Amino acid sequence: MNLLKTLQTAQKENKKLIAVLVDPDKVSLADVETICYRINNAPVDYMLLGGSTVCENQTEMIAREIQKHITKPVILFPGNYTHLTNYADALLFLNLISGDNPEYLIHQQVKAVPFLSKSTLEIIPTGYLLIDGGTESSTLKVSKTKPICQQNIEHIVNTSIAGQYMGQKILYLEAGSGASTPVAKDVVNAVYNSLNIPIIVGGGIRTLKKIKEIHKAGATLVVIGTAFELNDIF
Ligand SMILES: CC(C)=CCC/C(C)=C/CC/C(C)=C/CC/C(C)=C/COP(=O)(O)OP(=O)(O)O
Ligand SMILES: O=P(O)(O)OC[C@@H](O)CO
Ligand SMILES: [Mg+2]
Repeated sequence: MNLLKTLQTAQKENKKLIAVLVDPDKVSLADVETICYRINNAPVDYMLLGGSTVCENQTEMIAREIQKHITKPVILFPGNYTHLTNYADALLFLNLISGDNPEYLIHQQVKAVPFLSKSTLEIIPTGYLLIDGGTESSTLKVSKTKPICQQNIEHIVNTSIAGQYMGQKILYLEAGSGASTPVAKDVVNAVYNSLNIPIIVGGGIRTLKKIKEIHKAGATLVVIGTAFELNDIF
């Protein structure tokens, strides 16, 4: 699979995609088969695997079990470099460009190199922006950075364009897992109109109606975590 190519083609052809986020921290080995069964049979294109705080080796253990059951590509979405595993297809190589914490701008990326230089994972340079979703998410706590206010569209757009200039191949607009307010459609649309790389949007999206709205605003891939965990969707 070449995930980046698939996302770029989808963006050009206005094809819309959905991913379910599985947090290795919240599942046990015994849950994996059921989770995979649900994803395999849902109108979902990918599994995203990751969490802000996951114990060392937990991602590898869960990812290995997932490979026995999943029929769709698995994309790593790591909170830090210790979450890396080869039991996946691709990696969102995140750069937290909305914040100013060097740990998440360059240090984690450098620490990931010894593993990645021996790995066959497809590595996708991903500009990651935290947008205020009305709740203090785990990602905010862990990264110790400030989210960008939803009203500050100009700053969100400029940060996104800067990300594209820096060479990011995709852009992830994140309101935070469990956000009370997802990224607004106007924000997504403003970013979409200023960039030509695929956009991922996640955080607080709980319904098919909302997925459609965010897709229409310009997102290529929408990520659903909490609503799937609660069995509210798919
Ligand atoms: C480049 C490598 C190897 C790692 C990237 C390290 C960076 C820059 C991470 C960005 C900041 C961060 C901590 C992102 C985590 C994103 C994520 C996996 C969120 C998933 O949701 P949770 O925050 O776990 O939600 P819950 O609180 O619901 O569990
Ligand atoms: O759990 P939710 O709110 O769906 O968020 C998903 C994802 O964008 C978090 O990184
Ligand atoms: Mg988590």
